[in-house]
Amino acid sequence: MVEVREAAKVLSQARRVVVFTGAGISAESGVPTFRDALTGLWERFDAQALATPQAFQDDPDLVWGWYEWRRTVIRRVHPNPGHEAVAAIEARTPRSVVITQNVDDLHERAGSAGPLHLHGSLFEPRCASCARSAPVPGGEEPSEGRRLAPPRCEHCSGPVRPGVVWFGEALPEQILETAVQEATDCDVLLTIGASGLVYPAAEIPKVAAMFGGTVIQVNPQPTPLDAVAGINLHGTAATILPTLVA
Ligand SMILES: CC(C)NC(=O)[C@H](Cc1c[nH]c2ccccc12)NC(=O)[C@H](CCCC/N=C(/NCCC(=O)O)S[C@H]1O[C@H](COP(=O)(O)OP(=O)(O)OC[C@H]2O[C@@H](n3cnc4c(N)ncnc43)[C@H](O)[C@@H]2O)[C@@H](O)[C@H]1O)NC(=O)OCc1ccccc1
Ligand SMILES: [Zn+2]
Repeated sequence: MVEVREAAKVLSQARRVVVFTGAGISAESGVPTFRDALTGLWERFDAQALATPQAFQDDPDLVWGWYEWRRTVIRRVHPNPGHEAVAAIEARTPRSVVITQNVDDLHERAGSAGPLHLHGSLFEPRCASCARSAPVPGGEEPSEGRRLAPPRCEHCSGPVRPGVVWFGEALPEQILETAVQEATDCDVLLTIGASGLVYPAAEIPKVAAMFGGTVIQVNPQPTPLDAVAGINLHGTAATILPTLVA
């Protein structure tokens, strides 16, 4: 593909690269994308409705069960060649950063140094009352589609919640500020497996384009980010990304 060669050239000459990722980069590891993470008990729910403070207030066992199930799925899978190619791009670029919407730890396990998690992580539970961090539950793996009572905080016995950003909640300020700054200063922004539908995250590729960065999109489907992508690579992360670093 001519575009792949062009993208590889632009990437190899870049001094400052931002890699922006969504659920699509983890799909080939066996992690359901956000909208596909609703099976069994949860399939009658809308992910956007489940991932809210209101849902946790109304039915904490339902929501905690969903997150614990997603965490066990992540534990069982491995980074794919897409995650590995991103770590390779970082290793050979003078300055680079991964900005992810994903709450999994597959970038870290692939060797990426300090990805910025805009929407938090499944591995940083905290107390919903006093906000102190809580231990990541070990023990028995919840089976798919089961309610599970959230643990209690050892400080104030409030309910422990997942360390993710729910709809209607603000993103972590420092992380968002750093992400916008990196997008402003980059030569190239590579957006991978992001539907570009959730805000303010979806602004990041647009900021890069606004400040003169080249946006390269890797996605099998068209997205609203097509509008800012100088190079569009229609394919999957694990097949396309290795060819960009070959
Ligand atoms: C849906 C949208 C309309 N709504 C929002 O954006 C809302 C509201 C809003 C704010 N500003 C707006 C402006 C306009 C419109 C709406 C809004 N935003 C918020 O509520 C945000 C918070 C948003 C964050 C929510 N949390 C998540 N995740 C953590 C939890 C959890 O994971 O459970 S969002 C979650 O969904 C998003 C899913 O998107 P993708 O990752 O892109 O995944 P998706 O499944 O959609 O698509 C997958 C893509 O991959 C592609 N693909 C598939 N396979 C592959 C493959 N193999 N390879 C490559 N690509 C592939 C597919 O083609 C597809 O394109 C991710 O961001 C993910 O993190 N907070 C807030 O605004 O707070 C205010 C505020 C401000 C100050 C003070 C107080 C309050
Ligand atoms: Zn507490």
